[in-house]
Amino acid sequence: MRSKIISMPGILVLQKLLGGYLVILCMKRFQRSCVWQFLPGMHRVLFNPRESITDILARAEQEESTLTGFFEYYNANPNACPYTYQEFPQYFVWNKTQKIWTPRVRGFAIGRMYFVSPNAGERFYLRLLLSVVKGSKSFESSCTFNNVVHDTFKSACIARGLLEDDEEWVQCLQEAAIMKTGSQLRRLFSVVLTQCFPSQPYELWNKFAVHICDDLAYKIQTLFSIPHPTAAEVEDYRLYLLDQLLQESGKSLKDFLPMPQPTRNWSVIVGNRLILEHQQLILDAQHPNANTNVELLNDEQSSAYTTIVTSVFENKGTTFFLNGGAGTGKTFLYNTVATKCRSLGHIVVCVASSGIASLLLIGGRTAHSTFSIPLDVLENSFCSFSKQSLQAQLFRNTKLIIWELKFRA
Ligand SMILES: Nc1ncnc2c1ncn2[C@@H]1O[C@H](COP(=O)(O)OP(=O)(O)OP(=O)(O)O)[C@@H](O)[C@H]1O
Repeated sequence: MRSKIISMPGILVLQKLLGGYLVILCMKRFQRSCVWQFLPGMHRVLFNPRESITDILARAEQEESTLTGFFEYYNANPNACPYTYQEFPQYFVWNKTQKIWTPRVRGFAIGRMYFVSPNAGERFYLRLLLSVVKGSKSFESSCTFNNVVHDTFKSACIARGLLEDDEEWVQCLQEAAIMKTGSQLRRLFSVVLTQCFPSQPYELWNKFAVHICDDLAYKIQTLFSIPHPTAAEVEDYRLYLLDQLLQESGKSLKDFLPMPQPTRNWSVIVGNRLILEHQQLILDAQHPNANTNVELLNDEQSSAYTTIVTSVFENKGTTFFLNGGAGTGKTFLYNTVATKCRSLGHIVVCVASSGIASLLLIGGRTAHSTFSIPLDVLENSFCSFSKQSLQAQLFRNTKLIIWELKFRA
């Protein structure tokens, strides 16, 4: 039911409509008491910039937060009625000056912990524990379940059955493993890690690593000229590749402990990873069946194909604008041109204005990420990459840029 504030005349009309009965719904605004939850030693400390750093640190050591104050209360009163941290403000009030919780003598407040995104890792799991563990005396006791002290807040949540199992991600990856290539699976796995928050990423990895990286031994052989890569080298390289994908979303393997880290510095061997990605596309395009689409082109596509490809091979540096109605085969043509050029060893950068459109292009990326285009483009805006950057190296080696634009009427 939607609630609405009704004016006095409105109430009189309602009263008439309801035949003289007037139902008054009393609404009371409850006070909310918001409490912080910080990881050990990570609470906020206010300081005066003129204070000495040793004083600030000494004070920070001593300072109680609402959470450590809650622990302190149960340490001092072990027989007190056990409440969760979330419930605690209903019965106790935080004295900001003395930094202690005192029993609430009047009023009513609903306890509320500040929101923490699942992306925040351990802080999210600590918050989850604090909403169920009663009368906790320390961080350690929040992590204890059935007399077992867990190393991380997350494993304590798993032991308590607070996290959903990863069955849906297992099924998703199982299905994808049947149909998708190793590199597509790696990308999917990085999306599962960054967007779906699986409770046990390492277990998922162990289950699917073989499928996710079934192409890696071949890749190492062809790209790095290592004729017989060992299992440990393959494992290390697949962790490196996954880490690179996570970094595109501003994350890394360190955010998903206990996932292992790559030990070898593959970046040195790989050199420019952007060029390396294109070398892989070149290898794919050199497959005997890669260029069969040329034969499928209709007359118009074929004429555009010949004009573009000839211009590229003759280094004419021409700009083409290809226009056509929806579904007339423009993307099909772009991919055919790109594959042809790649099959002859050239780098072709394919970009689109949106992420979804970029997925239709082989090796496609968004124009914004490829060219570092700022989101708000002003008269004096420019693409922010330096001459020495990996991007600049890539563009110096690029033969053709295909940019898919979508216009909406
Ligand atoms: N010559 C061709 N032979 C076989 N299939 C083709 C051919 N040209 C296009 N197609 C198919 O037609 C469909 C539409 O083509 P495509 O997506 O390339 O069109 P488009 O012009 O890019 O569309 P939009 O403007 O909506 O993005 C696709 O499934 C594509 O594979």
